[in-house]
Amino acid sequence: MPELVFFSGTMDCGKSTLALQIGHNRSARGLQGVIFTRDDRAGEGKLSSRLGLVTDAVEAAPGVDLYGYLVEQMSHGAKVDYVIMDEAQFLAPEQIDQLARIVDDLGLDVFAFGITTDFRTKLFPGSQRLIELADRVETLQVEAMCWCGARATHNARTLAGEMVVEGEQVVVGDVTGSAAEVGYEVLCRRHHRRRMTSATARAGALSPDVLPVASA
Ligand SMILES: Nc1ncnc2c1ncn2[C@@H]1O[C@H](COP(=O)(O)OP(=O)(O)O)[C@@H](O)[C@H]1O
Ligand SMILES: Cc1cn([C@H]2C[C@H](O)[C@@H](COP(=O)(O)O)O2)c(=O)[nH]c1=O
Repeated sequence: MPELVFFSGTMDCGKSTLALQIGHNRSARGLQGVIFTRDDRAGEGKLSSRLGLVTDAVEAAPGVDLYGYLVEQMSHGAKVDYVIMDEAQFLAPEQIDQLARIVDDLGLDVFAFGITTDFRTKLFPGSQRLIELADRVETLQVEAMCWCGARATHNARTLAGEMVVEGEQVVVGDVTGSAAEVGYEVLCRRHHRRRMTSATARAGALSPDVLPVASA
């Protein structure tokens, strides 16, 4: 049975790498896929992994009918065996419905990859719809880690190393950005709630306030 599968996790947990691996293994067996992405850090029409691999992809821009695109391709003779959708959190809910229709009406597997929640711990609309519609939701096996060593479960947005909790839901960025610009850091829930990034934890550890006071 074809399936809509949502591979979900925090930023930097290997989602795009897995998307590329799934595509590679299938193409090595002669299967042909359509690879969609949206707002990848590497630029329009690219699916990139932090391991350095990158492939061309179809940009699933706002308003693009993903089901219609597939029907158009197939009616012009394209062979399509499966579909990959990276950065699926950025899609509109109706585009997720189109992915479900690709599974049900065209009989293709659809593998969607994305983060579930934003920097305020709120669901992205695309991820919410995936959770509602997917046949399976898979959490990635390689866990990203908080600076404290616990499993990272949440995404923080940072500005100069400090966590921010207000702003636009979508700001494309990375976990390795320069401190001056908007960046991201994955944290465990405890440190997300306390707004403690690695930079603020380091600063706290160095602060005289937390040094043991010598007894007189
Ligand atoms: N230099 C490196 N050596 C080994 N693994 C790396 C290296 N850089 C990144 N990675 C791995 O790549 C993962 C990020 O992969 P990526 O597919 O870009 O993540 P995602 O799409 O989930 O944001 C990291 O969690 C880490 O496991
Ligand atoms: C938490 C959060 C993230 N984003 C952006 C930042 C990146 O461009 C992508 C996630 O990509 P990854 O391959 O999973 O690292 O999403 C955002 O726009 N808003 C957020 O709240």
